[in-house]
Amino acid sequence: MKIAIIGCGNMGMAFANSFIQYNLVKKEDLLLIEKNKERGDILQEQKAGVVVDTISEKISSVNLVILSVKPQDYPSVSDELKQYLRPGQLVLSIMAGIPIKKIQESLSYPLIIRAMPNTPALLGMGMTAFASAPEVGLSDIRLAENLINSTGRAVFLEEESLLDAVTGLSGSGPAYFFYLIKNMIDAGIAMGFDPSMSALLVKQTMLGSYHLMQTSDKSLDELIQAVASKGGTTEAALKTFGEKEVGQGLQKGIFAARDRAVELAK
Ligand SMILES: NC(=O)C1=CN([C@@H]2O[C@H](COP(=O)(O)OP(=O)(O)OC[C@H]3O[C@@H](n4cnc5c(N)ncnc54)[C@H](O)[C@@H]3O)[C@@H](O)[C@H]2O)C=CC1
Ligand SMILES: O=C(O)[C@@H]1CCC=N1
Repeated sequence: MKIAIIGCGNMGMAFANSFIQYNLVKKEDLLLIEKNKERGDILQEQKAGVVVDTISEKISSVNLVILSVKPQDYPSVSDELKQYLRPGQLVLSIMAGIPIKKIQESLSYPLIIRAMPNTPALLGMGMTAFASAPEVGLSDIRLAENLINSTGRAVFLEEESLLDAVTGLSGSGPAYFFYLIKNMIDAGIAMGFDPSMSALLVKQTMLGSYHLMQTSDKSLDELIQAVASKGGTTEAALKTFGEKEVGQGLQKGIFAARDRAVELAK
């Protein structure tokens, strides 16, 4: 198995490192194409794979090409890449927004899989949904699924259009989680704790609550009710969240992320 990764930033390298960790590819068979010199030098020092700074005929000998540049950088990548693709190679895009059809047209190439991962893939705890072009065979879909599974969980979507909603929900989701935690820590600081004490109180609360949610047979509403005593403190917080429309605001944010993914396709 030979793999090329075009764009070796956060996500490209999260994928690369997981493949190496699970022996799905050897470092000498992992072509890392990174245009930024500083980033390329770091990867070179880490001996992360075969590091190069341009797309070249080396691409023609790999089984799988992963597209992990920003969507805005993709037009220049497709212009260079299309001349080197050979029949039978599989192209896996993790770029937000850009639809399979558009990738097929820009590369004049049919075998495209589109996936939306998230940053916990860095730890092998990612959540990725993926969809494939109708031309891609079952064995290539399985191949992609096995590779993605090394970065966390994978789900196959029959309907590609749902990938934009996935982007708004789980793709961007880690940022929402960190945003919530940051605001809770800031509230703790505002109430007089030093930052490290506030961070400890909040992070352990989130960790414990996550595990409680995963092991309990109660619904989320029941779990909330179990904390919110009648006339008590939690109720005061929940009332304020309701008045400030925090829940609706969160949902609107998620829809905005989904809508931005749709826009990136244009
Ligand atoms: N960061 C995230 O949480 C997620 C990102 N994505 C998608 O993954 C893609 C990459 O995102 P990140 O890794 O966060 O970005 P990043 O900025 O960390 O990495 C992109 C890399 O591509 C390189 N690059 C740009 N043009 C290039 C070219 N022509 N040839 C070779 N390398 C080139 C850049 O120098 C950079 O190192 C994006 O399309 C994004 O939509 C998907 C899911 C989650
Ligand atoms: O913010 C972005 O555009 C990318 C896609 C999902 C997470 N990060």
